[in-house]
Order: sequence, then C-alpha cells, then structure tokens
Amino acid sequence: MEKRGNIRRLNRVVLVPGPFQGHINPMLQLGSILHSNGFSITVVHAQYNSPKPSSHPDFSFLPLPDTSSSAATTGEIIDFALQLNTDCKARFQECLAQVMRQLGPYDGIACIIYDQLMYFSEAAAKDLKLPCIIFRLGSAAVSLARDALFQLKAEGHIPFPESRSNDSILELYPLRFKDLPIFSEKLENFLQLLSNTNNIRTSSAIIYDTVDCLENSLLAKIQQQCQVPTFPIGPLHRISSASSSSLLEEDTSCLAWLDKQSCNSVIYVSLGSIASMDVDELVEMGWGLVNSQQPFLWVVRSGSTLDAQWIEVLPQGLKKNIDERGYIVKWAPQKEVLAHGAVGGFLSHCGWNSTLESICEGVPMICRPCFGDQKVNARYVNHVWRVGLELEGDLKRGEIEKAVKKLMIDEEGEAMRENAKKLKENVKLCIKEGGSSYNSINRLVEMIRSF
Ligand SMILES: O=c1ccn([C@@H]2O[C@H](COP(=O)(O)OP(=O)(O)O[C@H]3O[C@H](CO)[C@@H](O)[C@H](O)[C@H]3O)[C@@H](O)[C@H]2O)c(=O)[nH]1
Repeated sequence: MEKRGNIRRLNRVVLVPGPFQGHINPMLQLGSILHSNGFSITVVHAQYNSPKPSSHPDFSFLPLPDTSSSAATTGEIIDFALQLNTDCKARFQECLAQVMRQLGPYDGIACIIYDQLMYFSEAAAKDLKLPCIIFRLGSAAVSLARDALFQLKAEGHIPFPESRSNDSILELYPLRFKDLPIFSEKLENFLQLLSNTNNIRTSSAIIYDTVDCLENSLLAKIQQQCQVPTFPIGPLHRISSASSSSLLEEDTSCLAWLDKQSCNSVIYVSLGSIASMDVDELVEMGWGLVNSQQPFLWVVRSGSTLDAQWIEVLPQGLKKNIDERGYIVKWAPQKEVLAHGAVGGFLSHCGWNSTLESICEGVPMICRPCFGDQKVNARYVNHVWRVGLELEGDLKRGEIEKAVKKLMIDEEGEAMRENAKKLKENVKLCIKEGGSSYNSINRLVEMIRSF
C-alpha cells in the first residue's frame, strides 16, 4: 500500500456512519472487511446514537460534537438529518485535519467512506483533497425510486391523491404510488434532503449493501446512469466478521426459549430501531399473535409505544395469554434469532437490514412497512422475490391472525418458505469466492489502494 514515487502509506480509511442502528451496523461491518484487507479504520460519528468503541477495539473512534443530539423520532428524522449536516460540516473538517496531523508525514488517509445521509463529509473531503466514496444503505430499487421522485414531482404526480395509491408507476414497475419512499407530511424538506444525499459531486464511487442475485437488472441500470463505479458488496452482515454494533442490550434469554420450540413454528416480530406504534396497535398486535395460536417472539422496544413506557399498558387477560404462547424482549440478538431453526417467519417493518437478514436465513416474511424505503422493500419481498406477504391497512387483530396463519401454516406460506430457501442459496453463491459480491469487494479494495 505504498504510494508510487514516495514512501507515504495511505492505509487509513475514515468511515462516517449515519446515527441510526440500521446505518451503524452495515458501516461497521464494512469497516471490519476493510480492516481485514490491511486498512486502519477511524470512525467519525455523531454523538447521538454513538457507536460503542469497546465493541470494536481495532478501530479508532472520534465523536463530532454535534448540537442536534436530541431524540429523532420518525416524524422528526428529516429535519434532524438536515440540521445534523449543517452542524457537522466545519467540525468534521477540523476532525479530519486533526487525524491527519496525528498520523504524521508518513501515514495518511486513503479515503473517506460516508453514509449518504452524512453528505457534509464530501465537502470537507474536497477541501482537504481527500478522495471519498458514498455508501448508499438501501436497496438498488430504493435508490432508483428516490431518483425518480424529482421527475414525478416536476410532472405533478406527487403528492398524489388517495385514489391513485394503487396505480402502478410504469418506470418503477412493480412499484405503485403507495410504495414510493416518500415522507408526504414533509415533502419539500424531504426532497431537499434527498437532493443533497443523491448528489454525487466529487465522490469517486458508490457502495451498495445489496446483492446482484436480488437486484441484477436494477444495479445494471444504476451503473449505466452513473458516472462513477458502483460496488454492490452485500449482504455485509454475512461477509463481515464484525462483532455486534447493537446500541441496545441484546436479551439473549430468548434463544433458550427458542430452543424449546419446534422447528419452523415461531413467528418473530420486530419493527426495527425507529418505528413506533400507539397503545391500540400494540394491543391489537398482542391479540393477533395470541389468536394465531403460533408461538411468537416479539420485540417491543422500550419507549416504542406512544404514551407508554413498555408493555405495562397491555390488559392483564392479554398478558396471561402472551405468557402461555409467546416471549417478549426489549431487544433481541436478531441475526441469531433469524438463524435459529425454530423461527419459521418474520413479521417485519422491512428495514433493509432486516430484509437482508431474513433473506439470508431463508425466513419468509409478513411485511408491515412503516415509512420511507420500507414500502419499496415490502413490495419487492412480496411481489418480486415472492418470499412474503403484506399486512396492509389498520393494524387489526383479525388481519394479523390471518396473516400469521397464512405464512406459518397455509400452502401459500409453504411456497414462500421454499422461495426463501432458494434465495438464501443464491445469496450464498454471490458471497463465496468468485461470486459477484466477493469480486465487488476485491475491486473496491483495489480502488482504495490506488488512491
Ligand atoms: O431486536 C432487534 C431488532 C433489530 N435489530 C437489528 O437492528 C437492525 C435494524 O435495521 P433495519 O432493519 O434496517 O431497520 P431500522 O433500524 O428501522 O433502519 C433504518 O435504516 C435502514 C437502512 O437505511 C432503513 O432501511 C430503515 O427503513 C430505517 O428505519 C438490524 O440489523 C437488526 O438485526 C436487533 O439487533 N435486535
């Protein structure tokens, strides 16, 4: 890793993850892959949802003293992200200059890899003449859908009336208007954020945590439109040996509970790290699961129910039924749960990490998308990859019960399980030696070495 013509070694990669669980995990997984390829890793991060340095002793961590460290709920995410970028830009540049000084004259930064949400990184890198690479965290389908939003807006198609919800969007088939990854309540701010995050500016490449066998034609389309190389290197959680970057404590007691359940019998329920529900929805979910008669493992994050601390708001009768059939935790070791033989289905919000993790374990899904890219992922899960079904409309116990039975017991669910198993095998081929993701990682490493 020596720079031609001098003895300066550029082997440090600076990573800038977004401050959410679903963003931190893949970035640190990428860090561990680069580390195993001989790079030193510095993680520059926001203080809000700060990653835990003790879980990654091989990396250096530098917090940005951002002022926007207030809780970001679903409705506030757009404004939070815009503010974070304003707050962090100058400080990031100071931070980089500090890293460069500390490294001394013979050691240097090869490049900066930043979460597209942290687009302030690019300007600072440019000022310091450092190469940078964008990390786009969602699927290729989401990326294309986001690009198309500006045209749809210019043509007056968004915001769209309820009557158009089910209409297909030709250029984004099979997406319908209701699947678009938009935040309708804050459309102008959202498009502003999107235009900032989508702009490649001086970045040298784009990384995707996705797999060729899932999104082959979409990835080809992106590469055609893109002036810089793209690297689909996922699923990172499968390729990387990184230890858990969980911000919350994982309750591993659920694994012992799973050990007592029969094969493929348990429905695992989790809506990720951001989505919330109200008390009525929590109660409906509880009864729906109980009435399905299937054993269930349910993640209810502390504070994820509006107007409640945790599950104290569940009626006693329901609690008693849950104790007989289910197990509730505040946070699960999700990857281990999905890999457990007892788990036969996943009721998920379809965050991209959860979707990939489920596909990699061959676990079919009930899709309950809550916002943003989750709606696109859900559509691909049930309509393209055919490894799940969608739970639409208001969250009602009868509908939940029906969906769980369909997935876990009916023939329709069995077909989805078969498809999921095939997809799992295809992904395995992509990550093994000579596979598409394996080759993509090698090309990425070569590119970083050439900077
Ligand atoms: O009990 C739990 C629940 C989740 N997880 C992990 O937390 C991550 C959750 O990520 P994801 O499924 O992507 O959901 P969010 O946390 O909601 O992620 C945000 O970021 C994603 C990546 O950009 C987007 O796809 C989502 O829509 C957005 O909400 C996954 O790695 C899970 O394994 C656990 O470890 N334990």
